[in-house]
This record gives sequence, structure tokens and C-alpha cells, in this order.
Amino acid sequence: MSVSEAARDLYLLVAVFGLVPAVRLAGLPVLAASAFAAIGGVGALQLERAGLPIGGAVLAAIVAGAVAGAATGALVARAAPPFVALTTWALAWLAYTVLLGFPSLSGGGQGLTRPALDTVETPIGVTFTLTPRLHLVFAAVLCVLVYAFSVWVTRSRAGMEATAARDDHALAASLRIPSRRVETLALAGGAAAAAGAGASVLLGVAAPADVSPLLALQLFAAALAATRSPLLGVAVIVALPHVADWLTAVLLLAAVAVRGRPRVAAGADELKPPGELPATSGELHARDLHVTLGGREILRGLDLDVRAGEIHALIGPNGSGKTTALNALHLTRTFQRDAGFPALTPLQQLALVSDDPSTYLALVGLLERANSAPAALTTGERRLLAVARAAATEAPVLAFDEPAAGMSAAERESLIAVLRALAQAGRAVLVVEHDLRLVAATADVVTVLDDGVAIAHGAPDAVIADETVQRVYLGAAA
Ligand SMILES: Nc1ncnc2c1ncn2[C@@H]1O[C@H](COP(=O)(O)OP(=O)(O)OP(=O)(O)O)[C@@H](O)[C@H]1O
Repeated sequence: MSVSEAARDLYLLVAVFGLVPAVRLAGLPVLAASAFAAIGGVGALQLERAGLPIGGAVLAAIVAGAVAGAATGALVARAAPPFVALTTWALAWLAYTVLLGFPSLSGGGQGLTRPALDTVETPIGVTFTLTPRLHLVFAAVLCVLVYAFSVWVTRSRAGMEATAARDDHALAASLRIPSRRVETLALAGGAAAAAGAGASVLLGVAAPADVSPLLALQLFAAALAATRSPLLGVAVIVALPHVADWLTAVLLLAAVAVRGRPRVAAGADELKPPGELPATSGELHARDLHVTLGGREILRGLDLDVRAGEIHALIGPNGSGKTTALNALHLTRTFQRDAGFPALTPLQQLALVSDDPSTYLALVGLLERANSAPAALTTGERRLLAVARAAATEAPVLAFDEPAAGMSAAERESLIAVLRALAQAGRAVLVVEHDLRLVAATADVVTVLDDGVAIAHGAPDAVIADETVQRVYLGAAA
């Protein structure tokens, strides 16, 4: 391998390491890296033609790549991974066909050219010649910097936020945890643009053929490999541009076949001593709630009031609209099917929403599990963790969807104590629950929902003893 080839591979590695946080943390199959590389390569040479010194042109092209990455992140902010793949693949094609279609922009088939072995004067008076060897040093330094940055991002709070949003987008959104797609894609865009600009200056040419959508697949395959081990990423990006094109496709298929998500083992983060549960109080008043789904009216004029310091149970037969009501109210809440964030320890999960995670771990009795892998928790402990996550946001109104499901008797007792503690600290607590013993033991007020309307409302003993409720609810639940 010549020095030039080695330098080019190192530039490509910069793009790969820049893509890793988007792929690994945010779980995004980004297939637009070749478009960002095109912005870097063509952008730098065009800006130089427009009169910028080459150093300034390269920097401006990198910024343009980062901006394009951020814009792509905003475009796919809510998209599911398959749509992210399709959309970003479309962008790669668009960039490629625009370059082919506008020779004035891209220099046509042979591309834009510039002297490769150029002598560059810097503003501080130092002059140097851009030899392949110098590129090798540049590219290596850039590679180390981008790699170190991507490792740092992984451990940062932003990295954990991206991981949480990757594992459960809806849950993360309900806890107001940002998805970080814009930032991870800005990094991917900037790094790929740096790779494109570096390679163009190195080779003295920026041609459409060098930034075909195949390059996007190769960079993605290498980033996927690098999420397993950085050396594997190096091997893939060094090998792929030098072998037959079909091997890229085969490698991606193999990666999908053996794919697994990086799981976090137990952590070892320090715990502060837990404090008092902070007081925050709020109320919920909903009037005449109507929701139609799939042409059927699921909620038909529901009124719901939860006062500060009150535990309000919403009960009713399966399909009566309880979860639909929680969805419509956009509350800070737990979900019925709640896998949580399997890649983050309980302490890390709570640290995403609170500066005082130990207080909330203590609240639900999970202090000793703070650094456990979530997979090691029981179903009930995971439910308690979900309650703690919602509570840790300090939202004044909290909703829990069947929090006791799958809990042992002891865990149920803990849950009852937690709900009481939250109400005592001023929260308005809304609980959807099938377990009537738990409802009777905790709720101040019960609303019974049947077919989208409230058929009874009041103190738990009276409501549960009510004849209509017995018939509708217990009859249907039995
Ligand atoms: N997206 C949807 N499109 C059409 N119908 C839906 C949709 N989501 C829910 N439904 C229907 O709305 C009704 C109420 O569902 P919901 O989940 O709110 O009930 P629930 O009271 O929470 O029941 P469960 O106790 O089983 O959780 C059900 O009949 C369900 O089939």
C-alpha cells in the first residue's frame, strides 16, 4: 500500500469514527455519509476556486458537512430506523446524481482538480508542502481526535440520552429526554466532510465517482463493525474499497444476521447519600375528553380531576379506554409494556432525568441495585424503577399504567409506600390498575371507566361495592 493510499484510508476512518455515535448510541442506520463526504470534497475545491485559501476552504466545507448532518438529523428526528435508512440512502443518491447532473459544480466525470503537492502558506508565516506523508500525519491526528471524541460522547450524559432514546423513543420523549439525533448526525456530517475534503486535497481531485452511494454503504458497514471493536472498523474500511463491490453487500447482510445490541454490564458510579423527596404540587383537570381511533370513539366525554396530594385510581374492564386516556393527556408516566432502557444501569437512568438520582433510588428501595445491569432486576424491580424514573422528573402530575403487574407481594407493598410518599410530597398521582386490593389500599378517589365514559366516581370502598361497578367491572374482568 502506498503512502497516499494509507492516507486516504485514514481519512475514510475519520468518517467511520464520526459515524459511530449515530450508529451505536442513537441506533440510526445512516446511509448518507457519502453525501457529507461529497460536500467536504467538492465544497473545499469549489470554495478554493472562489478565492478562499485552501485551509479556510477545507474548514468551511467541514462546517457545511456538519450543518448538512444536523439538518439530516432534524429531518429524521422522529423516524423509525427503517425510514432513517431509506431517507438517508435517498440523500446519498441525490448528492451523487446532482454532482453527475451539474458538471459546472462537480467538474463532470473527471471531477474538480487542484495541484496535489501544493505548497501552503499559513497566516502565521509557516509554509509547508502537502506531501502524502504530511497527509498521513494530518489524517492520523484527526482520526485519533474523532475517535477520542466519540469515546467521550459515549460516556457523556448526551451519549446516555441518545442511548435511552434509541431503546425506547416514546418513553424517553415522555421523560423529556432529548434524542440527540441532530448532534450525532452533525458529528457524522462534519467527520465525513473532513474525510472528503482531506482525500480531495490529498489526491488533487474531487470526482463524483469517489462519493457514490456505495461509499455510504461501506462507511456504514465499517461504523457497524467499529461499534463492536475499533480495530474491526479499521479492518473493514481498509479492506472494502480494495475488494469487489458485492462484498460490501455480503458484509452488511452478515452484520444484520449476527447483530446484537451493546448491553451494559454493571456500572460502578458513585452514589451520593439520598435526601428528602422534594415537594412539588400540581393538579390535573380534564374535561369532556373525546378520542376516536380507527373510526371508533374510544373516549366519549371523560372528565377527570386529580388534586395535589391525591392518589386517583382509574379502573375499568379491558379495552374501556384507560390507556387511551393516559395517552391523550400527555402526562409524565410509566407504560404498561415497559422494557425501560436496558443498556443503562438504574443509577444512569435516573441521572438522565434528575440531579439527585439516589433520592429516587432510595424512594423505590433500589439503592443497592444502583449499579446493576437492568437485566438482573426482577420484573417488579423494573416496574419500581419505571415509577422512580417518572417521579425523578419532578413532574407535579404523574401517571402509572398498571404499575403492580408482575410484582411480588413485597414489591407491591413497596409500590404502595412509594405512591403514598409521592402524594404526600404534593404530587397528583393517577394510577391505572386492575388489582382492586391495591386500589382499595392506596387510592383516595376511584373513577370507573366503561366503554369510554365514567360510570362511577368516589371513595374506593363505596365505588368498588357499587352494584353497577360490580356487574360491569368485576363481571367483565372475571
Ligand atoms: N390505535 C388504535 N386504533 C384503533 N383502536 C385502538 C387503538 N388503540 C387502542 N384501540 C382500542 O381502544 C380501546 C381502548 O384501548 P385501551 O388500551 O385504552 O384500553 P384499556 O382500558 O387501557 O385496556 P387494558 O386494561 O386492556 O389495558 C380498545 O378496544 C382498543 O382495541
